This record gives sequence, C-alpha cells and structure tokens, in this order.
Amino acid sequence: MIEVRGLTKRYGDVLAVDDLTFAVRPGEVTGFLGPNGSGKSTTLRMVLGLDAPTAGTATVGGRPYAAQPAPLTVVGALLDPGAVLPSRSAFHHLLALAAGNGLPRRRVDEVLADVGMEKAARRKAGTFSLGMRQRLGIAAALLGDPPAVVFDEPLNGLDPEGIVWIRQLMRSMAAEGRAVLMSSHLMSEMELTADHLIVIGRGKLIADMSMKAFIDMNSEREVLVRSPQAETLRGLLATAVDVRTENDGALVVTGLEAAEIGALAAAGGVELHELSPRQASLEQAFMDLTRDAVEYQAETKTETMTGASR
Ligand SMILES: Nc1ncnc2c1ncn2[C@@H]1O[C@H](COP(=O)(O)OP(=O)(O)OP(=O)(O)O)[C@@H](O)[C@H]1O
Repeated sequence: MIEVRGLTKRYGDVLAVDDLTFAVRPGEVTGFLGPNGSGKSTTLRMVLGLDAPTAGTATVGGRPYAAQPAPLTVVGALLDPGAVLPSRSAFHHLLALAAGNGLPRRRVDEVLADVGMEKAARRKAGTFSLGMRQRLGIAAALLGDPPAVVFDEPLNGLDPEGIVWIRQLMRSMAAEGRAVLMSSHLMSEMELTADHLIVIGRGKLIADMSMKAFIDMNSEREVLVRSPQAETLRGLLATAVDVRTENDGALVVTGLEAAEIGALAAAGGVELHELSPRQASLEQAFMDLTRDAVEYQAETKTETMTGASR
C-alpha cells in the first residue's frame, strides 16, 4: 500500500503540494488526475524518495522509500523514461538496476520478455523511440516483482497497440493484488483502466473515490429519446430541466430519469422509438469538477470532496 499523509511541498513561493492525504490500495488501479501543474509529478517524486517533503509523509509498505533496503522489490516506478544512459543497452541498464537491488540476472531476461523487448535488448538506449523507452522504463519497474507500482504518464509515445498493452498490464497487476498508481492525461484510457481515482487541483485533494462514483457525482445524467412525435413529447417534458434537439431530431433530456420520461410519454400517448440513458464520460466529469474547483478556489478556500470507495 502507498500512503500519503499531510504531504506538502513548497518551492519558494509555489505551494506545489498542499497537505495531501490518500492511500493507494492493493488490488486496484488508482488513477491520479489533475490539471497541468497541479502537483502530480511532485507528489510521485516524493513517494519515490526523489524529493523531500516540506511537511508530511509518503510511505510504501509502511516505510519511506529512502528507508527501503531493496526499493525495487517494494515499489516499481516509471517516472522519466529519458533517465537512461544513451550509450547503455537495455539489457545492461536493467542488469545494473538488478545488481543494485540484489536481484538475479534471470529477472532481466524475464522483464525484457514481459515488455516485448527481447530483440532490442542489446541495442543502445539512445537509439530507442519514446515508445521503446517507455517499455524499458516499465521493464525496470517490474524488475523487483514489487507489490506496488507507480506510473507517471505511461501512455506517452505509445501506439494504439502499446496503449492497449499498458491497459492490460495495469489490470493484470491489480488482479494479482498489487497496488497500482497511474497518472495520465488520456481520460478515455483512464476511464477504461482505473477502478479508483485521486484527483488533485493546485496541490490539494479534490476527490478520492471510485471511478463510477466520480462520474456519477460530477456529471449530469442525460437520456436520449427518439420519437416520431418529438414536438409533442417536448411539450410533455416541459418540466425537465433541459431538453435539446440533436441534428437527427433525437431529444437529449437532462433532469429526468428514463423511466419518468417513458411514463410521461405513455400517459400522453406518445410513441417512443428509443429511450437510452447516456453514460457521462470521465473526461466530461473531470472538466466539470476541475473547472468548479478552480472557480471555488478563486473565491476563498476549497472544500475537499471525499467519497466511499466501491
Ligand atoms: N523543481 C521545482 N522548482 C520550482 N517549482 C517547481 C519544481 N517542480 C515543480 N514545480 C512547480 O510545482 C507545481 C506542480 O508541478 P508538477 O510538475 O508536480 O505538476 P503536474 O501535475 O505533474 O503537472 P503536469 O500535468 O503538467 O505534468 C507547478 O507550479 C510547477 O511549476
């Protein structure tokens, strides 16, 4: 488990991380979201002992990273895929890491196979594409077979096949009982991959809840309705908060449940050809929430919104 308590980081006048508290539980993929500059990388750097907190603590398996004798066996991380000596081969990069953590050479071959890099193992890292460097970074994260992993923007530079591979890798690591923390700006992928979300804005926690709860809480539910008597139906729905007509004549209703719309239509003798609740997207919910958070913060202080996990 990764635990962050009262974590704070100040760089001069900039309060990059402001009293953050959250936990990343085993068996789940936790998505770490926030607008640009909200403090995600700074938080992850403190979890991984690359930056010292101004206040508060970050621990993995109950201990700060710096106090772990073999950190790669406790938490694997992908932070900066560029951080590899360009003259070193993928194999030797991993071998050096393995040696530093008391891991057998066999693990190097295993993780190279896990990330599909056997053929490129002897090539110099300096010749790798961004996608290959990401794969090498992921191989390094898996080297110590750790119970927790932290991936900062793992999808950068990956092609569609690579993106699907990452999704499956994250899901399988969570299914094996590992704690998986992942940041990404690709909301559609995050929605498919994460079970739980930690959302920060301006260094502060603004949401800590399941993906489903987050989308439900931060977006209006819409129902798509098709009817050959759309105008009559529009009249019957006058009480709905909002009804708009799409280009193809379908109505999109906000403020009533599908069953309520169906009941009104039946009572009014209106024929329906379609009545479908629409699932809001994570992207929509995220934009709504972060816009609200920014507006609210601009006034005085932010109220932290927390919710129960699934
Ligand atoms: N070494 C540093 N010195 C000074 N300020 C810094 C330093 N590192 C980060 N910051 C500032 O701290 C804030 C948070 O930055 P951080 O990189 O953690 O955000 P982020 O959420 O990861 O952003 P992005 O989504 O753009 O990667 C920003 O205002 C940034 O300019």
